[in-house]
Amino acid sequence: MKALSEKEINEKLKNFEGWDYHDGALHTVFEFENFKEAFSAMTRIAFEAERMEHHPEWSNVYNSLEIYLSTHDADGVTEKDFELAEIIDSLVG
Ligand SMILES: C[C@H](O)[C@H](O)[C@H]1CNC2=NC(N)=NC(=O)C2=N1
Repeated sequence: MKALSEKEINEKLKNFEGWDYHDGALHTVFEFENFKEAFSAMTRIAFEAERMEHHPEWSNVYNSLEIYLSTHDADGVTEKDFELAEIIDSLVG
């Protein structure tokens, strides 16, 4: 899959509330009520990521979850990252 240009990425990001383009990846931070809610969301995301064979780079501290999405194979952001971002929003929101 082909990496999108920065212009294409910023254009598509207009449809994604709370996501930005940072360090060559789609990036967001979610704050949950507590650790249990955060980890529960991570579990739901993990199953979808596995199904897609597309995996987030993420870090969790207590109730916060920071996510970076990029496509290593393409050395950038692809449609697949936007696809996963959309799924993550639907699972968290
Ligand atoms: C063979 C396998 O599908 C690839 O290694 C997948 C696995 N998960 C992946 N996840 C992400 N985020 N980027 C990739 O390029 C990627 N490649």
